[in-house]
Amino acid sequence: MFNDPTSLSAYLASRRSGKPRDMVAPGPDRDQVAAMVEMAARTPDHGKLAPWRFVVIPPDRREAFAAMLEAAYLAERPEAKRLEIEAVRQFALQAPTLITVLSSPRDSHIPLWEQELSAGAAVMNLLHAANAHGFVGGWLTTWAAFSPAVLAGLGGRAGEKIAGFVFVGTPSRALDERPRPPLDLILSDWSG
Ligand SMILES: Cc1cc2nc3c(=O)[nH]c(=O)nc-3n(C[C@H](O)[C@H](O)[C@H](O)COP(=O)(O)O)c2cc1C
Repeated sequence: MFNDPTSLSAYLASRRSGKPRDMVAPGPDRDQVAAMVEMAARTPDHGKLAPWRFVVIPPDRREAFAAMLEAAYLAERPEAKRLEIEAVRQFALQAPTLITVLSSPRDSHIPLWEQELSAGAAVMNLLHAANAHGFVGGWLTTWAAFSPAVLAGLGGRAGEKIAGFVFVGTPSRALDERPRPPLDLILSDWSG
């Protein structure tokens, strides 16, 4: 069983993202999204800077969001073929709920790297919050996360970056396992 809710350790040992393209309704309602963002904001953050923010794409703005992405894609790749453009639209329209997370570093003595790490941690926490509400989440970036036009379209300011697009919903098919690295590859004892 994935995302086993019976205990915190059972959940963490079985945590799994959903595939956004397989997510269907229901997704979280507006109050649940707000509660999820409050949970996500309980993230380690050196200096209490809150160097991240969340931009929800409301359901009735998803079509406009798709049009914004399509225009950004076409501006960057004027030779794009119809199938590519359709894939961009599918990306924007998949899953019931979409929350973008922006890395939003402050002018501070806290290193930028630490602030950006905190943004990644906030995304991870948002995925946990989706599971805590009985949904699954999926963290995607794709070209769109690196597009200055998409960042501007989301209201991004100078210095901000798109940390991820977090899609949330209900899986339409059973989640399957993903290979995890063997412990001996990622865990070692310092030998001095
Ligand atoms: C920063 C970041 C960006 C990602 N972008 C994509 C993406 O664009 N497309 C994709 O298929 N998976 C992407 N992934 C991987 C998925 O979010 C997810 O981690 C993966 O499917 C494994 O799921 P898990 O959370 O159950 O380990 C990204 C992961 C991270 C950390």
